[in-house]
Amino acid sequence: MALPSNLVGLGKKDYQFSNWAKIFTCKPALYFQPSTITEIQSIIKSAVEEKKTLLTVGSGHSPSDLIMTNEWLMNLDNFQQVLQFKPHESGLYADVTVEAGLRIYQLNEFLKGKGFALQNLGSISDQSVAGIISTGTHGASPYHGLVSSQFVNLTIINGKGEIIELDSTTNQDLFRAALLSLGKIGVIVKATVRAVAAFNIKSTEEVINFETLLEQWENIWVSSEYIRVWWYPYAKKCVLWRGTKTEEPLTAPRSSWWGTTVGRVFYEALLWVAVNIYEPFTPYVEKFVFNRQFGSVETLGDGAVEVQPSIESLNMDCLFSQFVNEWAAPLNNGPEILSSLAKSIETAAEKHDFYVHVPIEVRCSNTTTTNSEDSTPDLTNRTKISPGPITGNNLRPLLDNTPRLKHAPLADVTNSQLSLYINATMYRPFLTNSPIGKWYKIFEEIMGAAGGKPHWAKNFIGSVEYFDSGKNEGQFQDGEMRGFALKNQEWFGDDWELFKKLRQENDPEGVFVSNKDWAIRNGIVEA
Ligand SMILES: Cc1cc2nc3c(=O)[nH]c(=O)nc-3n(C[C@H](O)[C@H](O)[C@H](O)COP(=O)(O)OP(=O)(O)OC[C@H]3O[C@@H](n4cnc5c(N)ncnc54)[C@H](O)[C@@H]3O)c2cc1C
Ligand SMILES: O=C1O[C@H](CO)C(O)=C1O
Repeated sequence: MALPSNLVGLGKKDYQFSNWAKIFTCKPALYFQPSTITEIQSIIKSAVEEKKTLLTVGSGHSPSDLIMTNEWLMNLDNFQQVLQFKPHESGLYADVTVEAGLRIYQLNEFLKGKGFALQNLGSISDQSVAGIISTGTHGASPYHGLVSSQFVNLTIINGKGEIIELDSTTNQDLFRAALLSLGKIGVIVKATVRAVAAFNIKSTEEVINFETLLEQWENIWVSSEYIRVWWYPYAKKCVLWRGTKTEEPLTAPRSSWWGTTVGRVFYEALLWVAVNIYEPFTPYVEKFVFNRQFGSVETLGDGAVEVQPSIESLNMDCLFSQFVNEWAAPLNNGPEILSSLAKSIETAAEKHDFYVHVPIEVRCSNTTTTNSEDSTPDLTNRTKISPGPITGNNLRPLLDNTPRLKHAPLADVTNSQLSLYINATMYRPFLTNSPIGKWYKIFEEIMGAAGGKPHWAKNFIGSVEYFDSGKNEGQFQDGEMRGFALKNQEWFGDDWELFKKLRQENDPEGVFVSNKDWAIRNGIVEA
């Protein structure tokens, strides 16, 4: 293979890439870390000429084989500059243009220095800017939507090497595609994010019974700007975390048993024993850990309070290497979903069929949009601690996996506007795999029946019913993805067709159809 002279020395051979959880590893034929836009264009052009596919990765935090390839792999860690900082005269928000390889924690640091912050985050800040956009990363809030709703514009390079500017009015459809593209539309090189004045969050952490969660379902989810629940099914308990912007002074962070070295190693060792030696030990590990971390008394209305900067508050300790299978469904279906999951988990434990790890994360987001092209914020009566977003765009990404619900103004938001996310985490203690297949099959059946769809980045499984790979059930390894090709067509309807059309137009040679197996089994391209 002859590379053009300007690429010689740029593509590394013998590079081994693993995702963060170390579930998947690949050896790309060539690995690139370009430093200029021209280099990116040359790499794309050469890949087309050499009939290779090109996969762009960010920080590799997606837990699935979505980001694996044996062909060409590119990473934008040399694209981490802040290019422009434009504070609005009100001091309430600022538009910040950055190179897309910047990590979220680096962006957080930059914004902190200017007195600003991102409006909402997922559980971590390790992702790249492009990565957090491209898979539909979300946080936990009845007012905020996907993290990509904070973005005002994007610049991509498509499969023809063309640089294309995208925003709510310029190339609107392509913008909606690129706001969740799985890297299959083009390479995001630049993005403008709308940040708000830095804020602290006052949060309470309440221990509640599982039954209380179901009883309070109507009121809980709209009771705070930021809200998440960690469910411990064997203990039949939950932790209800609620946060609100505040001007109160900072307090010391809450203590964490598993945040100590001893607690952490002990917890991982207990899990290792449960996974590798005696699975029925799992519920005892859960109950022990819950008591050490949170205590055993219900504290509804009297939870432990903490005031922390937004980032420390919104991010959390995700503990160990893990599989995650996360689906979004209408929040109104939550009690039915959780009751079915609880029953299945209990029955499985009685029969020693499978065991689950904890917490099962229960979150919500408000992904309803006005669809307005105008992204000029309405700042009437707004202060630095007003709840709700100052959105960067009001468009729905074509591949947004959350249910299509009707938008309502902030003051009228009820559960009917909200998407429920349920995240079934299964740890890999000391990097050993846990059995996931039986649990994830039941989880997906329940989530699917309740109008759910999987988060694109995660370890969903799918079914041979939706993609015939030629293998029969017995030939799949535990937890191996079968895919959702046919189902995706049904789930996403016209948006699916539009995404595929735009993909084809912008990548006529299929240079971004990297990890073709993943793309085919999920219907992004035909077999
Ligand atoms: C511990 C942990 C906690 C997490 N918490 C959350 C959470 O709270 N909420 C949530 O929704 N998700 C969460 N995730 C998932 C994570 O946010 C997503 O997987 C995210 O996409 C990872 O970003 P990344 O930079 O690592 O991208 P990667 O995983 O490297 O890539 C993800 C996708 O982005 C594409 N991509 C990367 N760079 C570019 C580019 N420059 N141009 C075009 N496409 C590109 C890739 O091709 C790929 O399709 C979590 C993951 C982990 C491991
Ligand atoms: O993928 C995810 O991992 C963490 C849970 O550990 C989280 O919140 C996700 O989302």
